[in-house]
Amino acid sequence: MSNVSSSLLRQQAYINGQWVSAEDGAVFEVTNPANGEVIAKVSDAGAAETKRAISAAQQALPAWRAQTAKQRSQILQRWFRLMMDNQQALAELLSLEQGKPQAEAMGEIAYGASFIEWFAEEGKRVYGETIPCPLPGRRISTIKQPVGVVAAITPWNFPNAMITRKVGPALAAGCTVVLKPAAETPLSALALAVLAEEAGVPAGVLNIVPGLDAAAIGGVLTQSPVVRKLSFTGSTRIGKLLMAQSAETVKKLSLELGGNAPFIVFDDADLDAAVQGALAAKFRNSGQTCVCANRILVQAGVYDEFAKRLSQAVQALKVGPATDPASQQGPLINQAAVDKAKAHIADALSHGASLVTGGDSHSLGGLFFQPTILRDVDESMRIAHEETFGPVAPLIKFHDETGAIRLANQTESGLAAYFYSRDIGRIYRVAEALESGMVGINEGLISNEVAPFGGIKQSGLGREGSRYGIEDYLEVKYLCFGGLEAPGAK
Ligand SMILES: NC(=O)c1ccc[n+]([C@@H]2O[C@H](COP(=O)([O-])OP(=O)(O)OC[C@H]3O[C@@H](n4cnc5c(N)ncnc54)[C@H](O)[C@@H]3O)[C@@H](O)[C@H]2O)c1
Ligand SMILES: O=C[C@H](O)CS(=O)(=O)O
Repeated sequence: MSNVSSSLLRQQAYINGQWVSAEDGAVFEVTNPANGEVIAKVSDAGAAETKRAISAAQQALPAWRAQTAKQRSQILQRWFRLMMDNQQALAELLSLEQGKPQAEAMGEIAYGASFIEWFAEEGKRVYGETIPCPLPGRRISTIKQPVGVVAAITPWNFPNAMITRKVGPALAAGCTVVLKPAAETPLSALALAVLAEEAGVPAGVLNIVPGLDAAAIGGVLTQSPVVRKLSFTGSTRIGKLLMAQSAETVKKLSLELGGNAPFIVFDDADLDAAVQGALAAKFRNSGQTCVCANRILVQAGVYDEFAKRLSQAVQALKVGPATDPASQQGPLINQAAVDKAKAHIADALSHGASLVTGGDSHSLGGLFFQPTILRDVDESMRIAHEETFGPVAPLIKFHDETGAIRLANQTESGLAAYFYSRDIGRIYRVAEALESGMVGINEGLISNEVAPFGGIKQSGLGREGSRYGIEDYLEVKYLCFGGLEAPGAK
């Protein structure tokens, strides 16, 4: 086991303001994907610990929701500052457990912290309204109140930001939270709790139950009538399962699910800009983001030139561990991820695609993979329909705008889409025709705290970040004031 010397390292569950071991003493190993070394042994929370966490969140709710929005905001602002003061330490933990290169890990911490900063302010602008009443002697108004106890389940690919994108609005709204982080990356979540406690988040407001048995923890969270909302980020498959499990207790749902983003390069595009955009949209986090370009559609007139320039740029990407500051492509998260990338490549090649660069595990061995480009990809291949979630860029040729839109929308997903064009008429037509929740236009990096993040179709429900993100943690209550006529007025 490698020595992780971080003051933010915790290896127990965090329940009701206490660091607690699993009742049966069980632990699970967290490994560094860059070398397979065990970096921590974390308490393996299960159903019993989850029930305790729900109870703690329920008990903490009245006092937390009774605080003013400004009081909660001041605590969140302290948490934000602590995250940024500890950016390096948080990034190092994140890179250790997820493999993200240093620069990207530092970026994720700033991105994650921005949601705490943003919702510290948004919480103070939760407004009600008065509504002109159609009947005399009455007045109508609305107020907004916190949903209550929230369950949050998050993925391994952004172990910090996917948590703060939920916990930020939840706490700002006056809710309390039980969080199950991914078992691959619990350390970032537990480190956030260390700083939350230091910022003044009261015991029971934020509870973290790391565990290998996700189904057991999720089962307790979804079946509990105390939990009034589930916020999930992860695969569409699991999202559907949790949606069904939540039906019995009619929970509010926020679902941030799988993607299959098209990245379209038209004949009139700035090709150098499109290449840089494709690098960002495809290879960020080694292709392991939900908004990664999963299919690169290139118009026939620029197909060969774009392929050549993208290949030159991809071959310059440095693959390596986060311990090397120059690394730009880290390891994939596990062997299953490597196997899926290889399967998509093999399937494409067997159906007529050809390899431009990469195509196999990297010479560094283990979970490192060569950034890969395939050309002459078509709709008969798995990679055109399935989310690869790895550093493989399939180039698909199209001939006209109608064809590009048809190909782009030919998926059950609808999270992100990107296209490059300098024709304003085309930009409006294509942006409005694409079936996705978010569209990058001449831009490959679209995620930030102020914009509504989320998808349509089977990519999810609701939006995170932006002025919309806090609404999912609030209930609107309608107040009707009667009997206001003057005496004798009836
Ligand atoms: N839309 C977004 O914002 C977004 C962000 C990141 C990842 N994702 C998607 O997530 C997927 C990759 O992440 P992943 O492999 O961690 O996804 P995943 O669905 O396998 O796991 C996500 C979380 O759900 C938990 N989980 C798994 N089975 C469960 C069950 N039966 N009950 C309760 N919880 C369960 C996991 O432990 C993890 O914490 C990709 O499809 C990616 O597109 C989407
Ligand atoms: O994987 C999906 C995350 O939402 C990534 S990001 O928000 O685009 O950075």
